[in-house]
Amino acid sequence: MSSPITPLSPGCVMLPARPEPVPVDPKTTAVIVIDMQNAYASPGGYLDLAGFDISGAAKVIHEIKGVLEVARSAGMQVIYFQNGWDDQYVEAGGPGSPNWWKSNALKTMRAKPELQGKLLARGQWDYELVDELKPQPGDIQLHKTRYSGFFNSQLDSVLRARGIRHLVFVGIATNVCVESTLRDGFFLEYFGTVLEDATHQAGPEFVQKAALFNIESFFGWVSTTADFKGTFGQLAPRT
Ligand SMILES: C/C(=C/NC(N)=O)C(=O)O
Repeated sequence: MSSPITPLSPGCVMLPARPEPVPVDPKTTAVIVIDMQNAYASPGGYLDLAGFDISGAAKVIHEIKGVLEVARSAGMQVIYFQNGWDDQYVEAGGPGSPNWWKSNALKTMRAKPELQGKLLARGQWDYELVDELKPQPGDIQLHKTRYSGFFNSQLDSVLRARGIRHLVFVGIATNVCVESTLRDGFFLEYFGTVLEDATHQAGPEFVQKAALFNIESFFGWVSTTADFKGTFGQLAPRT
């Protein structure tokens, strides 16, 4: 499969993607699992309580599980993010922070004071990763307090220390934290590919399409779980 993109290393294989196949070396690639917490993927979690449709989340969980099994066996680093704040919401910022005004979790808790302290707070069920996607030995877990996984986090140094140049994104939400992290990665010279059917939007269906259009047109590449598993499922880990 030919592509106009020059492989960065001899270990690259071509992952079918839009707008063109993208060369990926499993040794220098991480799968970034964005915020697969009860808050975003479980009934009764923050997005659900805030009125967002999360009916597609169960399928996304299933798809991510399959992707991570293949990624680990191909020797890729798996990195899990969890989004949220301390239980006093100091990290969320007060009224001097745009986050305080724009975060739908904080707005929902202000509208429903009985939820105060429950949404996206470390130590609460809402903050926990869903049961089906618990990290395995060798996976890395990182925390973030804003939509981008690069902002005020250890992500960049974790990646640079391992020589990782390519990021494969799965998780929720495509149009918020997935896109924010992929965009920031682009500015830091990381190649970013999103597996579209292993992501889900926060909002109407058109925002999924818009986020994928933006990524494919301006910031990275869009592939599928079938193509990812077809490409990397056969690879034995290299030493
Ligand atoms: C809406 C939202 C999205 N988060 C994410 N993980 O994409 C939020 O955190 O409020």
